[in-house]
Amino acid sequence: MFELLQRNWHILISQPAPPPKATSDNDVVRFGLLGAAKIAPIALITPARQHPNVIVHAVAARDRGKAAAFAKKYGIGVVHGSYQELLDDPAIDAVYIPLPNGLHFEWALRSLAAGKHVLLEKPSANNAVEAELLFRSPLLLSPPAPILLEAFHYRFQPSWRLFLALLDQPTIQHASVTMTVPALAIPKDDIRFEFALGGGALMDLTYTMDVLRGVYGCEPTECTGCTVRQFPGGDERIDVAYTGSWRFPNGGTGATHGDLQLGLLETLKDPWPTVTVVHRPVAVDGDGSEETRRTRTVKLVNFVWGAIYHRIDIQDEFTIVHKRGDGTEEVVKKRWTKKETRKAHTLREAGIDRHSEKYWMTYKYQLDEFIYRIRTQRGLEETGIGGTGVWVDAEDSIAQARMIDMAYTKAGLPLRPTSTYRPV
Ligand SMILES: NC(=O)C1=CN([C@@H]2O[C@H](COP(=O)(O)OP(=O)(O)OC[C@H]3O[C@@H](n4cnc5c(N)ncnc54)[C@H](OP(=O)(O)O)[C@@H]3O)[C@@H](O)[C@H]2O)C=CC1
Ligand SMILES: O=C1OC[C@@H](O)[C@H](O)[C@H]1O
Repeated sequence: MFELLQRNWHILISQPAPPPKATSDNDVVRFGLLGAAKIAPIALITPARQHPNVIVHAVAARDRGKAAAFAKKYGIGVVHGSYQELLDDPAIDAVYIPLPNGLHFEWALRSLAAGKHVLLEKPSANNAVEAELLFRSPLLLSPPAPILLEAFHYRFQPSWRLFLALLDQPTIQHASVTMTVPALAIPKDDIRFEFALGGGALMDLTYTMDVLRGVYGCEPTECTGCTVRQFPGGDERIDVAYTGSWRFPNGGTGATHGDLQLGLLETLKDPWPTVTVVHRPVAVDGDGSEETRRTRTVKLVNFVWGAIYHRIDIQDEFTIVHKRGDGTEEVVKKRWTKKETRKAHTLREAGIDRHSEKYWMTYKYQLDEFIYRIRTQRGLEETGIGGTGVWVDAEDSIAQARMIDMAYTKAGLPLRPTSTYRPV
């Protein structure tokens, strides 16, 4: 309990003193922020403070006054009155794009064309056509091409990595994932409910599908069902909640559920994004006549913000079966269940031999890997920050966009519109 309070104190109230910043220009990555978005402080500004080689140099908003107020609040030195003005700033090495989903494609391409590395909010694009055009852009081909990363921050944290290590992918039988947000957290005029801006619950709570892809370690073969809920009398194309079912190449199945407008009491009953994975029985011991079988269920409570709180429940059901004659007839001789709960608040607790702090958020791990790639490209020496091997590569992001498209198609809703923007 003390540890939980201490972690959350550091996360929410008082961060320990940040490390001193590097002084040589080549040792620093200067970020520009496209849009004074709500998510930017937690996703970029705090992790940048925690990194010795990152400076948030500038912010741009559609309205210069808004950008100036944001810059003042967060101690950002330079203000730009438009996104393009920021991209034209030669002092900037990398941009963070937390714009509405429908603008990700255009501004990521514009940023790459300006030679900036891009940390791009999820979902990377409005649909798979956009994702293919973006991630296979010629702008990413000629070395030293800019680095482009879809910000699936949860994948970088220790709890997710330990959870994956506890799975046996080929023998997974079923995985179910839920993520819900209370209605009062998102106003009805939010970008999440604007079709033209790439709104919809399948887009915003794209995590549930990404989690299934991560759990199975491959792409679904089919979306076997998808139902959605809309605002009564609202835009029919906007899903505020969804329930999907999936099939994977090993014959296993998946279930995804997301809701952006859940009642508060309902949310409180089950507040955390959760994934539960059930395996087929596998033989773990035995000889010709007797076999010990294990059926494993692994549940990760809070797969998104593990630093705040998470729990991994592992339940192994064992049976010893006696095989008779030709092996067709089996007698269960013994059954027992072993339960264990695990947590990983540091990389070492996840079996990764690197320093980390218990209060580090997903966004910090993500930024560390992003900067690690930039530093590698610059030929700089390792600092021990990042480089743990987790990444979201181009084909991964394209496959994720395809999965969202599959769900919309199954639900009978149109795909989010494809931008007409093309780089000159
Ligand atoms: N990784 C994570 O944990 C999270 C990721 N996200 C993602 O980040 C992105 C932004 O989400 P969030 O911060 O909640 O959203 P906000 O509405 O706070 O921010 C969106 C920004 O987009 C800019 N913008 C540009 N054009 C428009 C337009 N036509 N209408 C509205 N805004 C516009 C605004 O910038 P300006 O300042 O120029 O006015 C605004 O600051 C989304 O892609 C979302 O999926 C969101 C929350 C959590
Ligand atoms: O992490 C998140 O939680 C709530 C969502 O609305 C948001 O966009 C998402 O990224």
